[in-house]
Amino acid sequence: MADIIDGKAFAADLRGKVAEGVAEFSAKAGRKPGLAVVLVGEDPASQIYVRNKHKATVAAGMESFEHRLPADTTQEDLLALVAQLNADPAVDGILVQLPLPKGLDENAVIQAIDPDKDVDGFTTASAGRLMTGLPGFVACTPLGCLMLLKDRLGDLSGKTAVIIGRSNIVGKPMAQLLLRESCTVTIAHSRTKDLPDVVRAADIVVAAVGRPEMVKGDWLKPGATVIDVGINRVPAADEGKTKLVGDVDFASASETVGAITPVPGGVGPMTIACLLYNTLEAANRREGLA
Ligand SMILES: Nc1nc(=O)c2c([nH]1)NC[C@@H]1CN(c3ccc(C(=O)N[C@@H](CCC(=O)O)C(=O)O)cc3)C=[N+]21
Repeated sequence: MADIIDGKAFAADLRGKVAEGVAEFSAKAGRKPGLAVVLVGEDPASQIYVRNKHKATVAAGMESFEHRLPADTTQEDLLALVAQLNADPAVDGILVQLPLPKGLDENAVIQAIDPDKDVDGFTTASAGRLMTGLPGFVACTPLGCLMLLKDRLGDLSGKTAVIIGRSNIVGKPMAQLLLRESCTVTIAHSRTKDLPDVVRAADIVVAAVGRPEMVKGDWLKPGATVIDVGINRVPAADEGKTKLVGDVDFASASETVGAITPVPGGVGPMTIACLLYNTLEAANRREGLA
């Protein structure tokens, strides 16, 4: 049976370390690190995420600035808010919750964020800095995945890594991070031929395709380390109920592999912990304390 990688426990530990860093920062800078979160519209899932982020931010000793705007907010007003947050010295990190309501240009809003406050790592500046090895912010989900992998495996150099999924927020930055760690990296996706055979070659598998339980146990190399980024809500056995599953078929995978992250309780909690980590880092850099 595989070891279960406890992302929830790792994230709690990381949040504790961030809280210590926040206390040090606040003593030196005479102010708290500040995270601004912008939520446009009433999407129920987004409201829950934003509430959780707010709680975690305050619990870490940071200042949380929440901006809730109506779904009919104009592009102009949203860009004006981003500009105001860019200019606000109390704000170290800016997160605009995605997806935005229809009619708003998500890309234009993200690109308006000052890269030095881009704690989500979503701007093209952040992506370019990661790709070229310059200091910048790495998207929270892949950063959390990397922390779990290094904790489990130590040095990653020379390992074969297969990432399933090529999104800008997970697959592509994950590939850059693993390349930086000197892995041999393959990005697989929906058009990859003989996907099970490609995955079977990997020491490290990062599944981020958004298809419930797609990766089966017999696709995986015995002893491999599997990071499951998928969060899919599917019908449960009980009539009318739902449950969360990953992109990996946990039951069959955990018979073969060496270690695997569960869903929930794996990568998800790391995402918020890394947001706090990036915000502290942004604050330290802005004050010349990094
Ligand atoms: N600008 C922006 N940045 C984001 O980082 C961002 C976003 N927009 N929009 C939405 C997605 C989603 N996301 C998650 C964070 C934590 C969990 C998480 O902690 N999940 C728990 C389960 C939660 C549950 O029970 O539903 C877990 O996996 O254990 C999930 C999803 C951040 N996102």
